[in-house]
Amino acid sequence: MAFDKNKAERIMVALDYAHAQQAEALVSSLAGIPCYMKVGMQLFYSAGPSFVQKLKDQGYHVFLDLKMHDIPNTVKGGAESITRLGVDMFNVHAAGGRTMMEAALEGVDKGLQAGNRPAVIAVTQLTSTSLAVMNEEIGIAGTVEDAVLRYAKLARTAGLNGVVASPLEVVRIKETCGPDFMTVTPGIRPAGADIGDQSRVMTPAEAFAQGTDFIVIGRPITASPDPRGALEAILASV
Ligand SMILES: O=c1ccn([C@@H]2O[C@H](COP(=O)(O)O)[C@@H](O)[C@H]2O)c(=O)[nH]1
Repeated sequence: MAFDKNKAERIMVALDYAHAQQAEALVSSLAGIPCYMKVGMQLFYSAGPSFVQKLKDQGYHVFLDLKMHDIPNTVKGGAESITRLGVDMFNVHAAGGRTMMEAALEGVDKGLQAGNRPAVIAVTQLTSTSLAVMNEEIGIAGTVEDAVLRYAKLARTAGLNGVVASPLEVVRIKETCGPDFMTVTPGIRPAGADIGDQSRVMTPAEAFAQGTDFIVIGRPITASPDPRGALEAILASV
């Protein structure tokens, strides 16, 4: 099937599996499609750095989605170790504050060897968080968009490359932080797909129309009986 290579490179497939073998099977089924691979907690805690290395050896761009949130010194050490893995992107929580985010960048400087510098991005408000949950359970007043923008501005001030947010907030983030400030947007559901635990969602085509840099898609591909067909249908839709 013919597809837009530029769009394929901007689709991050969330490899949310318990075992390396399951993730390897998914990656094999997508062979030839140059999507970005996202390794999250479930797979990394089980399969570890060697799985990341295998993806890199196969030529994939890798986003290590471990969402670090700790004291600055610990995040600095984590960022140093992650940088040594040679990933292309990793993230921290903006809620850890400016000093913590700056510490992540210091860790990158320490861990940098010959390879490329990874992009460091900050999680704003998780895409599973609704307005009611944010206001009433977490205790943050105002709109989700305002909270996301505050975090985005903080991340920009700290020198990070971008943020994780929902596609609903992309236009305001770009207006506020500039077009080069990267947006990575989960909460993506093809029309009619089960939303599951996500709250702030858009279709792949709508998200790209907002101007997002990357969309993150997990279960609509990984839970499909035909993952390659699901990804091809998404590519056709954008
Ligand atoms: O705010 C966030 C931050 C990260 N994620 C991650 O993206 C994928 C989404 O998976 P789906 O199956 O498409 O819902 C998953 O790995 C999350 O950990 C997010 O959803 N929202």
